[in-house]
Amino acid sequence: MRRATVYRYSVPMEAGVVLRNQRLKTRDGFLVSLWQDEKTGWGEVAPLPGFSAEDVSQAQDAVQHGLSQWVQGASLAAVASAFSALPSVAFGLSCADAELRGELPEVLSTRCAPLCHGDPNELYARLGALPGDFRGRKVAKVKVGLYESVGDGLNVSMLLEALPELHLRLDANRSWTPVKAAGFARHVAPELRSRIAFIEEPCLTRGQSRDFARLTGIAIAWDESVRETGFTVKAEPGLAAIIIKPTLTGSLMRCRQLIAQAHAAGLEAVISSSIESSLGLTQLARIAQWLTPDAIPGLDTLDLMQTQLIRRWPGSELPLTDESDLEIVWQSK
Ligand SMILES: O=C(O)CCC(=O)c1ccccc1C(=O)O
Ligand SMILES: [Mg+2]
Repeated sequence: MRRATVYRYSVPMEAGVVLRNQRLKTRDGFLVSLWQDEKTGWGEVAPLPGFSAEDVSQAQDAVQHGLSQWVQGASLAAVASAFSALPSVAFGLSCADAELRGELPEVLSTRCAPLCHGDPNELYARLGALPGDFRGRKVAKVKVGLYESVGDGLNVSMLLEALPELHLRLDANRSWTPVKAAGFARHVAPELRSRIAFIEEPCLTRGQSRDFARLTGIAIAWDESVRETGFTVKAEPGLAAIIIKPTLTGSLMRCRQLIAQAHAAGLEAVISSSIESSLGLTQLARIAQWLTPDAIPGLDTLDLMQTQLIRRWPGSELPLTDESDLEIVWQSK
């Protein structure tokens, strides 16, 4: 006997969360729960506006269709793989399936690369207290490309100079022209550059980003590129890592394949958030611990939300919404 329930959620965001020029007032998505033989498995399906091709209503249709097939005996792994055009659906259903089958280990580490923003004194205290990774490096992330690139360069230099164990991941989301990218690099002294673990997609094109890496000696990482058709994982001069955002990428199987390809090419694979609720984030933390134990994941997004859902992120003081407070939008018979 199999049973499935689909809950809809809408969580208010902190004021001022802006994604690709649009304000995100609420984070909307679905939680699915599966039940079979006294075992349960949960998953989160939450297309991200501005990033996912699918919207909430397409995701809901696909989830209900997929779950009715599963209830009638289909394999959920096969159902999830068939939704490769709807990555958020493929990811959420495959997570629920992996939990149900006991495949997704429970071990959860809340360690992730903190996003650097806000008051400098608080930031320095927070970074100073960060635990090191397995090489003793404190790893944090800075968004760049929002203001003048020269200012980004000065800011990054200041952080690296103040904290000698600090290693930074930067993320420009393809916003720099080659001239702006050069303006950034001019203000980061060569001896500091090796403590930039990588910068995600500095320029509009991959070619320009490769040139930036070659000219500056600053390593780069692919994020948006990983999700473009025709992308293949391969080692390249100056490339340190690929970023994997499972909600935007697809099934757990697809994510595992990318991770394996990255590791085989000598690249770091970094699991990262697409602003999932605490339920999805704790699953991403488990996946990261399981499949990329040496790479600190990029999951510091819970505080953008005003509540947690179903499962707590350890240590978070945000209030918790539980199952009985969520709206059921579909249930198998
Ligand atoms: O990667 C992280 O550390 C946090 C997640 C993050 O930055 C992000 C989250 C949602 C959409 C886009 C991005 C991004 O990489 O810019
Ligand atoms: Mg990015």
